[in-house]
Amino acid sequence: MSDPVLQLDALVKTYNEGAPNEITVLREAGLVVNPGEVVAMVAPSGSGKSTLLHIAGLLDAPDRGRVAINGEDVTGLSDRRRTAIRREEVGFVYQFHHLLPEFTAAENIELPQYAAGRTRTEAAARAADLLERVGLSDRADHRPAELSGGEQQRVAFCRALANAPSLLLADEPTGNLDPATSDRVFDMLMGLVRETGMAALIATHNLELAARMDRILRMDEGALVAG
Ligand SMILES: Nc1ncnc2c1ncn2[C@@H]1O[C@H](COP(=O)(O)OP(=O)(O)OP(=O)(O)O)[C@@H](O)[C@H]1O
Repeated sequence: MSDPVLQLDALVKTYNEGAPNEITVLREAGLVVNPGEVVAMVAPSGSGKSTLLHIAGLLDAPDRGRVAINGEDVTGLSDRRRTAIRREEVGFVYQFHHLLPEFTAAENIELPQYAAGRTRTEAAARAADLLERVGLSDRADHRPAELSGGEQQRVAFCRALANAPSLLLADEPTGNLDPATSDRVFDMLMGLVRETGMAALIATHNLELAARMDRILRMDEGALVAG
């Protein structure tokens, strides 16, 4: 059996500890995502989805608990090693695309690849391939402001996949789009995830989209339960 791509054990996270506005967001939250699995995380606003995704993606650390990516426990690792794992193994998609406005669609997909050591030629070829897969070859030289919301989000998916991560983390990836565009963009995301065989954890308020994933988890008082 191969290791889970993502394993979270008994995560606890409290903000503003000791202050009057202290809030414990995660209480012994745990989950396992296996290779090729697409898991939906459904929970109301403010229940801790983004906090959990940030911890899973090594952007934040829990107060207690364990995070393992592809079987490697990241808890005691140096910042440098954690950054390397994040860069190589994790792709993020957010509700708002966060593309760099001064760069073209292709450049936005090329930039993260330089950090991973790819040459300009390799990065450009990969960007062109990804843009073709989401039907945006003819928009490669456009800046984000020259693209529609759905197109921007498709570019953001390509950027997340630029370094061929084993884990995709998405926070309301279509939450900013109208329902028809959201459906189309979501299909594209699922197609890419299935094709590459990566694992994905996708937070969404949209129950119809969640129902199309392999499994649904709900956040219940800071823990994750099968939905
Ligand atoms: N850095 C922080 N400092 C203090 N409180 C925070 C911080 N980040 C989040 N919180 C609080 O923790 C709770 C959970 O926030 P989080 O963003 O994880 O929720 P969410 O489920 O992703 O919400 P949404 O669906 O609205 O994005 C909220 O009450 C929020 O105000």
